[in-house]
Amino acid sequence: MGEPSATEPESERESEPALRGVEGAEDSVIHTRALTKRYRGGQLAVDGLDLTVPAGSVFGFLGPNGSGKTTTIRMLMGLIEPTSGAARVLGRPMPRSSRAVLPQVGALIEGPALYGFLSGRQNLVRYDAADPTADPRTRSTRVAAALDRVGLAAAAGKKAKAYSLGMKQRLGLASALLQPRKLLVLDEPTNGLDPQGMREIRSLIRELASDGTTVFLSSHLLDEIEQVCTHAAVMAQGRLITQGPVADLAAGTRGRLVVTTPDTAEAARVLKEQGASDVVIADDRVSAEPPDRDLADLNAALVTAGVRVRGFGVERASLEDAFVALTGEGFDVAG
Ligand SMILES: Nc1ncnc2c1ncn2[C@@H]1O[C@H](COP(=O)(O)OP(=O)(O)OP(=O)(O)O)[C@@H](O)[C@H]1O
Repeated sequence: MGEPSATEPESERESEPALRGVEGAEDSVIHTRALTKRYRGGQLAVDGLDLTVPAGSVFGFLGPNGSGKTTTIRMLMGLIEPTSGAARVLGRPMPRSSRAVLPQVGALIEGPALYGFLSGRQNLVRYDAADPTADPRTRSTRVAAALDRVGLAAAAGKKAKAYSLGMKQRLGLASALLQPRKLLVLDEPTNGLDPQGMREIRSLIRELASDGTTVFLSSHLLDEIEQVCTHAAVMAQGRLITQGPVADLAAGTRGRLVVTTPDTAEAARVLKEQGASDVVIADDRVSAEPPDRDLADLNAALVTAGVRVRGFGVERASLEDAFVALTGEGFDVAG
């Protein structure tokens, strides 16, 4: 006795003043308030994080290597204690409610631990057998369903050491799907995969999300977040830069101005004169960061200077443009 019970005692809510009355705290799957982690060596890895992950979203947790993503995920999963602040997962405080929360969460953190000498199927059976909440009577059915779900049914009898990296990653995902989950937490799920493997995992994530499961995935790849996620949060140096629906994040930023013309050198000169920056010529296109003024004036200036304008427009801003605009830094994709 004395163990935390599966039903949340009312006192848990009352003792969490940091999250009471906070907008979004009730219907969000993950909610943190001033979540902070300082490692023993003094490194401030996560600094006052306020994160809200809406139910049903595919939420991208984006940031360059070392920005604090894994540290945050480890706090959310109750693997490490925050230095200060609070976190709720599925409405319950972590790490205190780990025993009630974690069975409802499928997690793939820092790559799957696989036994190479066992087949894919045997690996899942072994993994499931180590889970005290898993029903052994339904084990083989659940293992078969999970293998099928990730497209490994045909390769289920093969030894895991013969799997490609993409297949290993899919097997890891299958292990997170052995039981019905309300939330999937995936730390860099496509890390180390070739483009084909990445495509497979991404389409699998979309599929998993389509039945309403909330998916929280970290990535240092901007285009991955844009392709897969409905919502995102952007981290840099342990701090939250922005969060919200992916479409809104990019929409708040102006995209690059692109002029198509045979007179590229003259067009570049005029654009600079008009206050545009970062002017780049490539073939018959001149692109630039537009100045903060009416673009019709720029077009008029080009025409007045005799530049033959074939095309004039602003490209849709990407999440990368938003990141650069928000931080004033490039996004170090290579990490
Ligand atoms: N156990 C630890 N002890 C001390 N410092 C740590 C520890 N783990 C991470 N750090 C430091 O905390 C910072 C954040 O690391 P974290 O792994 O959370 O970032 P990340 O965004 O997940 O990056 P990556 O994608 O490289 O894992 C880094 O500066 C890292 O060096």
